[in-house]
Amino acid sequence: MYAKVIVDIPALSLDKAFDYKVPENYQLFIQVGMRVLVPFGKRKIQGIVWQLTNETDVEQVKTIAELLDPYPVLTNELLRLGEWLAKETTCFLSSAYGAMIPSAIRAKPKKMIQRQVKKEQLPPVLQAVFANKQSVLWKELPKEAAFLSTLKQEIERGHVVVDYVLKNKIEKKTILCVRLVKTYTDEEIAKSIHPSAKKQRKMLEWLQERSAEDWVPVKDVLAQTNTSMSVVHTLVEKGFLQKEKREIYRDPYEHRNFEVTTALSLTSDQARVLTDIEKAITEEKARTYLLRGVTGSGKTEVYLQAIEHVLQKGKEAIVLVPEISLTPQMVERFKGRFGSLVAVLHSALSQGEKYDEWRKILKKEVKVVVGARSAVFAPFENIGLIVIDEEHESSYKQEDHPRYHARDVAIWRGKYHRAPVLLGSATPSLESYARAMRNVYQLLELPSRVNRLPLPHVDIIDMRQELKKGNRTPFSETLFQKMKERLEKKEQTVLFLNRRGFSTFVMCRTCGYTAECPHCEITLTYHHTGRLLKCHYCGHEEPLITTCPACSSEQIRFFGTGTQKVEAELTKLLPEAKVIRMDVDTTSKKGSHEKLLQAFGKKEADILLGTQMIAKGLDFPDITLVGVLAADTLLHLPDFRAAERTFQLLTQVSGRAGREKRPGEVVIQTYSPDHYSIQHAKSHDYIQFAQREMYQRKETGYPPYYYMTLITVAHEDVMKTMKTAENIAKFLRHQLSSETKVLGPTVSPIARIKDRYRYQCMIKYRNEPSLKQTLGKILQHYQQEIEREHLLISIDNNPQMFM
Ligand SMILES: Nc1ncnc2c1ncn2[C@@H]1O[C@H](COP(=O)(O)OP(=O)(O)OP(=O)(O)O)[C@@H](O)[C@H]1O
Ligand SMILES: [Zn+2]
Ligand SMILES: [Zn+2]
Repeated sequence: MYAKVIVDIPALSLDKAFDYKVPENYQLFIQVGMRVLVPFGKRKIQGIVWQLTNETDVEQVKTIAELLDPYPVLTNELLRLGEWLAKETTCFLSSAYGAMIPSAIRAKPKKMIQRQVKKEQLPPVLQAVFANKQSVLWKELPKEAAFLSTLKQEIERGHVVVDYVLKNKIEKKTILCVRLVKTYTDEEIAKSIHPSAKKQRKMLEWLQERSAEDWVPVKDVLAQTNTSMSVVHTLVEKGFLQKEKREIYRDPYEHRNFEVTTALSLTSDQARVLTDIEKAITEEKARTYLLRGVTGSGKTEVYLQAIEHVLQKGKEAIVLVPEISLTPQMVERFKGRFGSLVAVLHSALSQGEKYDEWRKILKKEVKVVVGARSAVFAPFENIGLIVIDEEHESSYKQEDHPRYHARDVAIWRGKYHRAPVLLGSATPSLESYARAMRNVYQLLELPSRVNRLPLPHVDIIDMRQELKKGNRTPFSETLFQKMKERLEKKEQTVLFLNRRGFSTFVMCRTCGYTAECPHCEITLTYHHTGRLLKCHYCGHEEPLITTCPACSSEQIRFFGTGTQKVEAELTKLLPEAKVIRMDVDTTSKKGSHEKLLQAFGKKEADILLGTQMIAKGLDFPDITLVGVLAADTLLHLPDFRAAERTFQLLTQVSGRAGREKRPGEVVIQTYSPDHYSIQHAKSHDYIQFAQREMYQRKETGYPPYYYMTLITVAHEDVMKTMKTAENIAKFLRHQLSSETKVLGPTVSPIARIKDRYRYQCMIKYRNEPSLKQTLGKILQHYQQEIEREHLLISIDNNPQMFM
């Protein structure tokens, strides 16, 4: 027997399966999707078993050194998905698989098997290895064929399960727990416990009341009953209690009680939408739905009830939300409805927490995954629905290998499982909207807010006029007046400041010197915490300068209106207002994000001031005013989606106001008050905006009318970079059809990153069936230089960023 193995080396020449002989003893046990250690040149490296065959063309075939998993880490479906992903995004198969296996599992955990039944129910060979233990390390198991095949059977029967335990820091947490053997009557207690043994009584009573027969951590029992360990020992001896070290999951939400919620009775619009989705779930229709619902129209409630339907069918659901809107509020709504059936995956979790959440999925203990982009790879095997909330968000596209879009992956998986995909947004991406218009997706709409509340009234303030009037504060007169009114009425205000384009940098006022990263062509950003200057691209940091390195002047100033500066102005102008500031600095500590929002929810502050992270998902009833301090920051980015992003962001932020009972107001401050994206945001008119923007895209030849591929070349030698980019452009022009446009090469917007110079070419095309193949040829051509000379050629299909 032979295995075709995808070895874990990201280089093109290796991007195919290698044949290895499967040793006799593993033959019955090995499965596709397991990881193996294989000899490769002089080293041993990891790989994934991709196929098992009975023959090979290779003459001197090497043998698998070690089987690393007792259980496949990738399902058959995910293996196929990886192949598709590699082709679709022009990446290595090993990178595609790498993206699907969570980093916690890649970090070489210990593998164990755990028995789920009484020892006596196991075959004798297994009884022997378990002896008195509940679980045994994979490493310590016999590796004879007979044993392994018995083990496989027992795994398939569910008598034994496979488990992964992380080494060192992130080891599985176990703590000492106790529980009552049964519930006791007063007489039983009186009979065996002397009236003077007050502490024993107290502990028993507490346990009866608190936990019945559930396990409780000993430390909680001792703390709550004010007793000591000796009491526990006595009660165990007397046979009242059982004591055991129990595994506890590192549940990031363990200290929170989620208010249990039940399905709300739907508005007629919601009901209409839900009927369509439920039908698709029941009929196993792999259709993609685009749910366009204005802010506060109750999209989330529709997701929740659709998922309820999925669970009733005995299936599983994946819900993707953008990282920044994966707020406690959002999590709460899913946990509140589905309780412990929900796993949450996002980047703020510790390695150990991520690992625990992932294990719950693998062990089929959860049915719903709520997570950011990579949660789309959740190893469920019976998916009934995939939801993508805020589908227009650019963070659904991974900007690194593999450059996949979660939407495409979701649709692929939907087809595989014959499950519908539900894309939701108040401001769908033009790409999705265009597909809905062509009936590729089915459009569903929630045109008004729940309870018929009006969308907020929007004022647009021309900041040029403010400057003429002599107002040099960040707040227009109108906004300032409205904030004061809110303070008097004890209502809340949200102030939004877009971080991008507003990062604080330092500049010498005498000679104009700005601090730049020595490795990247980009200005350093000032971070208040630690008083550091940091590079956002390579992580380089240096202490804040106070004298200019160029002219020795001490006139060093901060530029850009950061949140800190706005906060300082607020304190000066509205000293009585309590302000909560949310930005990278105040939320860098774990849990701080949640705490700040909770405080605001409890009305401990009047004003919430923040960056993008407050634009989404907030649902607080007392917010009646939203101020956008500078709407232009996104508008002038060198990106054809600038207008779309501006419209989306303004609509989202405005949507935070007036969501319950009291109507909301929005003040948008801008230097371009007449721009159509700002004007249409004022009138909450998505359709008008979309039509106008579509026209623009058609005229200028951008998506959704054209597809784009961005090729970036980077190397330490600027001449070599230029030359390579030129050759690539020439080759493309020669190979591709005459209707396709190849633009460039030009210097990338960020001309140097990590000491490598960067040039880019852009391909715009409508129909280019041989494109992927041509791109593959380019990579092949430069393969040696990529491997040996640090040449970088990155290919980004449907890019979201142009840096
Ligand atoms: N059928 C309903 N009856 C009563 N209240 C509802 C109903 N549906 C939703 N709500 C409430 O209305 C508010 C807004 O709903 P939700 O947050 O789901 O809207 P959304 O469309 O997801 O909004 P956004 O896109 O702005 O985040 C929530 O507080 C929610 O609990
Ligand atoms: Zn200077
Ligand atoms: Zn840098």
